[in-house]
Amino acid sequence: MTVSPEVLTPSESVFKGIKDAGIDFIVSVPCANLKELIPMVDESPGILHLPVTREEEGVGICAGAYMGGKKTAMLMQNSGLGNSINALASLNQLYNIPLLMIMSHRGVEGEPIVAQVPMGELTSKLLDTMEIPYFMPEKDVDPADLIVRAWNTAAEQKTPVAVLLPIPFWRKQA
Ligand SMILES: O=CCS(=O)(=O)O
Repeated sequence: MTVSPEVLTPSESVFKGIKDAGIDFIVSVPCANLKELIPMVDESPGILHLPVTREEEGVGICAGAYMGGKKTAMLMQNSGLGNSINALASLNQLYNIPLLMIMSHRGVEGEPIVAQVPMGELTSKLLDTMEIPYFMPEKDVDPADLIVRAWNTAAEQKTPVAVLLPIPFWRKQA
């Protein structure tokens, strides 16, 4: 039975995209907006999930998992991009290793924590500077399809790719 996208919560739709893309290795650094998604990933028998303490650690672990045949993703806050720049550049981009970064995009619309704002506003500029492709929610586009498209881009271009999902995107799961 196909569940129509409008009956899925945002986290369920992202999780559906992860499964549809065939992603089977995920590291995570928690964020309040990922509180529904991380347990879904952790409880999925088809996904090896490894919580990590810092995003650059996750970049390295995912690179190894990819070289071992896994399709990899990292669940993170966009602020973690700042912790990952060197690893993304000197490992993934140098050796053409894909990684899907599913980012809770903090510091933009609806952000209650002022400390999140600087990186929130810098994230897309940093990704542009690093020539890392990124996707954002689009009107009438199922988030699951966005995740699949992002992973396919990472796999075809052998590059890190980000999906930026701001607070209003996650808010619907209340
Ligand atoms: O990084 C901020 C902490 S929380 O809002 O994700 O709990």
